[in-house]
Amino acid sequence: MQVDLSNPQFQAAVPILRRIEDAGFEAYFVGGCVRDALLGLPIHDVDIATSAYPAEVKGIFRRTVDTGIQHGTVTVLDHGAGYEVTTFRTESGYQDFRRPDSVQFVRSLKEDQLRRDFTVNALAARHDGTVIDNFDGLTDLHNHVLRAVGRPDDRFGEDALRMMRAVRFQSQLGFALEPATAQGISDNAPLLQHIAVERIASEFTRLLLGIDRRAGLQTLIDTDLYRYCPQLADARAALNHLAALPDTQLQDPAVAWTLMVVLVGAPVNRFLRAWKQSNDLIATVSAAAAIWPLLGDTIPDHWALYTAGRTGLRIALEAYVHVHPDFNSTPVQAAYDALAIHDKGELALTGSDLIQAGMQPGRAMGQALRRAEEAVVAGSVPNTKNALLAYVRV
Ligand SMILES: Nc1ccn([C@@H]2O[C@H](COP(=O)(O)OP(=O)(O)OP(=O)(O)O)[C@@H](O)[C@H]2O)c(=O)n1
Repeated sequence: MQVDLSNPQFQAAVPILRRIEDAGFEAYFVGGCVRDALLGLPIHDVDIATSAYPAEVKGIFRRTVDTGIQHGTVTVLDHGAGYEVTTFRTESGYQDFRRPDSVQFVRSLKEDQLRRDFTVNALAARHDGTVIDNFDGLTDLHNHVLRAVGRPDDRFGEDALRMMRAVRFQSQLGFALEPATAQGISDNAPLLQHIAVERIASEFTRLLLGIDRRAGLQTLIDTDLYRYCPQLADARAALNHLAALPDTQLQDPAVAWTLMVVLVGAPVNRFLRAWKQSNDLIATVSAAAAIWPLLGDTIPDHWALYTAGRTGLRIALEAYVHVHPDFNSTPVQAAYDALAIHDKGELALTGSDLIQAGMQPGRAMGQALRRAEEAVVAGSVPNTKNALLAYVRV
């Protein structure tokens, strides 16, 4: 079997493989790039694995950087690009359920493929595109099946994050989970407690944005893996609800997290802080979740639309139609667009205007500005300095 390496990213990296081979070692493209190329999907980055030890890789190339040398990875710099070249290694015998701090390097490709998580991720390709498939990954790729390499208990015991990767790949690739692999997740789910929240969150977000979110969520529920995700231990009903929504693909993490927060019914801040999400995402989801309960009845009042802001409202509306497919968002959007101002900075009256008019800085001034803002948003006073000065009676 051949993989098509005509993609420019592969083409640029082929000389790296050849240089390593010319020095008497083996070198292959491995991991997601081979899987995705065989599936006809876009390639994000190419990973290279080799029988050469890190010091040997450094001896072959003029310019290298030690990016993760304790894990066997050396970055080779070539024509302005960097290529991660990782020595074949094994990972067995580690007891902390996370990726090991030190690894054992080996010379055999097959041993390196054996320590990889899923058969479709354990394919290797030579510089001419010949695929080396020691664990029937090609059959699984063809049948769209995600199967652990070897014993699932071993793979999940070495790195418990792989259970989240399984549900993420299920959703991202639209693959079915092979039954023994699913059983392995059920049996090992509590090990997820050893994994850093950020890494769980990254896989979970990718699950939510995948083409088959429902399948990924269903496995998360059926295997009890959700119990070990932050804030989700008691959220089975909410996850069932999410899994039952129409399966249109979500494009935006903020939309996905808004759905999570409103369905789980948790305070946005506590929920998203526990998931270690960024302040930007928390602000957007807070705005979207705040306006969510008002979207159902009549058009929300001016102030509610204004405080949701353009982004908050867009995210809320995008999320809302996933739960209420018949909802017509046009009137709400039109009401927002008709507001006299949309952002804090657009108010024609400022603190300095008030000082010039003789007001002292302080609480009363803050209240005056707030009253002016509310009046403009409500449409009762024009957004001009004079009208607003008169309104606040300075
Ligand atoms: N916990 C992990 C992470 C990675 N891998 C192996 O390392 C490869 C590269 O990992 P990564 O870049 O994280 O993921 P990809 O499979 O390349 O997928 P994607 O780029 O879509 O994340 C994987 O294919 C797999 O062979 C693994 O066995 N266990």
